[in-house]
Amino acid sequence: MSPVGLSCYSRWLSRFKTIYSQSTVVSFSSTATTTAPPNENETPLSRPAPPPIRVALTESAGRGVFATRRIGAGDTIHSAKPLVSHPSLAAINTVCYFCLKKIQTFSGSQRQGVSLCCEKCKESSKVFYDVEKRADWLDFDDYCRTEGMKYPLLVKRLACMVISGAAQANIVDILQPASLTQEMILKMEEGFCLLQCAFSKANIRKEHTSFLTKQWYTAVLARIRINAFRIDLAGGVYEDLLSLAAASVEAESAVGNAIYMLPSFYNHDCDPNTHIIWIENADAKLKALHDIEEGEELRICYIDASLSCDARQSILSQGFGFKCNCLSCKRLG
Ligand SMILES: C[S@@+](CC[C@H](N)C(=O)[O-])C[C@H]1O[C@@H](n2cnc3c(N)ncnc32)[C@H](O)[C@@H]1O
Repeated sequence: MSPVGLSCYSRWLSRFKTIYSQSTVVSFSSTATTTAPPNENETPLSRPAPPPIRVALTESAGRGVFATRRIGAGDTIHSAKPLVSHPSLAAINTVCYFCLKKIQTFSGSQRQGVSLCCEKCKESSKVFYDVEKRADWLDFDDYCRTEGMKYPLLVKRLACMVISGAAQANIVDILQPASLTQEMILKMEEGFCLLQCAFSKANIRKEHTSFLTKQWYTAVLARIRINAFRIDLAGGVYEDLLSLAAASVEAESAVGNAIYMLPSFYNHDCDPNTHIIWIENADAKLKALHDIEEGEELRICYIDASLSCDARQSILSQGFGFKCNCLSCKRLG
């Protein structure tokens, strides 16, 4: 999913019916940065306020995210840290290997060719790097580079996190998977073999890699295919949401890819009421583009909304496997 184009700024209020009785309980590491009334059993300083949203079933797009109170235009609805992120191979020398922040004049720390922007990222990266650095990734990275594949890098990082005990092997199971054809599964086989081979040559103990089956690899990739975000950093300080959105569209600053928990439940709309942005690093911010009423579904745009309806339908169908049911598409056709 990538940030929305500028044509999405026309206003509409979605009329999706919230099915209140079928809320899905999802745990996620997101925080709201807008003010919300504190829970009466908590002191205001004890925890960040929960975001003003919940995940529930929509009428025809599976689960979706709904506002639990009115949200003002321009408000940050919540922020979200990635479950897993990875720089694109082209950006590996210019961004932090952990948070994907751009490194202009290098002042952090460097380990075997990868750069980390600060001590905190150096510490945090141990959850995958202590395992990763034990193996030789030349063949695996070459495969990703020559095939133009970015998602296997996320699987590799997740596998390292599982081996180190920092993540559960089933951490992304809750996300919706893409349906894969036999041809797609066959194409994934080479990546799986290279990943398995790298760990086995590094003498990682078998009991630590028992989760790493072909089924696990394809199931994770099937989820990443639908739920991964391409990260374009807007950078800088912007006075309003429009200039910030313009910066993220124009910057051509894709630095990598990431998967998140809560942002993955946002459905697509060609004329969305919510925008996902990255300012400095892979921490995402979800912002309201318009005033949003309590109970309204929050939707982001997965693609360039300025494309024609036919082009949008074709990308959404081929890339994401669904026919868009948003109001703009329904109106046109
Ligand atoms: C990133 S997931 C969004 C959350 C998903 N609804 C769920 O239950 O986990 C993307 C999937 O949601 C559904 N979806 C999202 N936007 C849609 C839309 N505008 N029209 C129809 N289906 C949509 C499609 O099945 C799509 O593959």
